[in-house]
Amino acid sequence: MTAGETLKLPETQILQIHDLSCGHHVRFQVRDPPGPNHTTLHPLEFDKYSNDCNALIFVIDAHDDFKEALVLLTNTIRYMYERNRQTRFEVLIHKVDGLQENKKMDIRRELQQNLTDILIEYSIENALINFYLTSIYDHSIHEAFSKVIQNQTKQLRALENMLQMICTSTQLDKIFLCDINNKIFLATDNKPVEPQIYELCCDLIDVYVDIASIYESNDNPVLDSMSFCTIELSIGVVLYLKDINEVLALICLVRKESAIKEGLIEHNLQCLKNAVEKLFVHDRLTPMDDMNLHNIE
Ligand SMILES: Nc1nc2c(ncn2[C@@H]2O[C@H](COP(=O)(O)OP(=O)(O)OP(=O)(O)O)[C@@H](O)[C@H]2O)c(=O)[nH]1
Repeated sequence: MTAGETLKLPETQILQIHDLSCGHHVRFQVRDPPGPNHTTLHPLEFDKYSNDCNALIFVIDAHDDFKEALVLLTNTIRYMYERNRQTRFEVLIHKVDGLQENKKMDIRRELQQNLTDILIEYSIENALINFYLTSIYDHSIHEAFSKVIQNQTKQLRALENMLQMICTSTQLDKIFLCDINNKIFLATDNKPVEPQIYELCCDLIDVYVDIASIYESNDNPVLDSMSFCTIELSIGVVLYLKDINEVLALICLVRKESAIKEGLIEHNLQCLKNAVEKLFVHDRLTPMDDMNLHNIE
């Protein structure tokens, strides 16, 4: 659904439950309770899931008076914490577009402080809780979901190490491992993620998917293991995308002044591609020695 299409959504009257998958790697259930005036303040019947639940994502509207949402959030955290201490609580403070930067920070601080105070009263001090400021009008929602998923990825450290090695050896400015269906990045190198750079990567995915879809048909896929895409921007930056499999792609950003060695990039990305495939095929941490990365130049 595009942001424009959400404008026509009807108001939620009763609790709605949807089971969804997010790419190949994540399954989740959405429970959408009605707005503040109708909301039950009891935790939402999570009994069936409490043992296997890795993360509980709680979305709060930044424009609402969040007193009632806070009660529901606290009750839900207490409920889950008693049953499964490993569950992470990921709180999305949503619809923050249009708010000034200091207002966003104030809302986040106030919510965080209130929640901590209430949880201390219930002797809950070690719950794993993160806060994110999100909006559907920029890429903050993708970035927040990326972090939520990274928090659950067993292979994260290995992936990050590999991406950092490739970044250094190939003189890349930034590299992401992205799910091209939903723009969630599963890992990146050590440098902090600048929102503008991440937006460029999301735009590159859009161009790549749109162009591929023009030529693709079911019996004749246009992309194969050698496919890649480069876009040179007038600001002196080259974007480079290489498929890993039907859902994952590596996206690199190279400044033009650091002479691009296409052969080297191609060779090293191929080594990385093989290593990433191994990580996900086995769905367990494969020792670094096993992963062909000694071939990188
Ligand atoms: N400004 C802004 N509006 C948003 C954002 N996300 C959703 N909306 C809008 O919020 C409205 C309600 O969307 P819902 O997702 O149904 O929101 P809700 O808060 O669950 O509302 P109820 O269905 O009444 O419970 C729609 O018009 C969306 O376009 C956002 O990030 N920013």
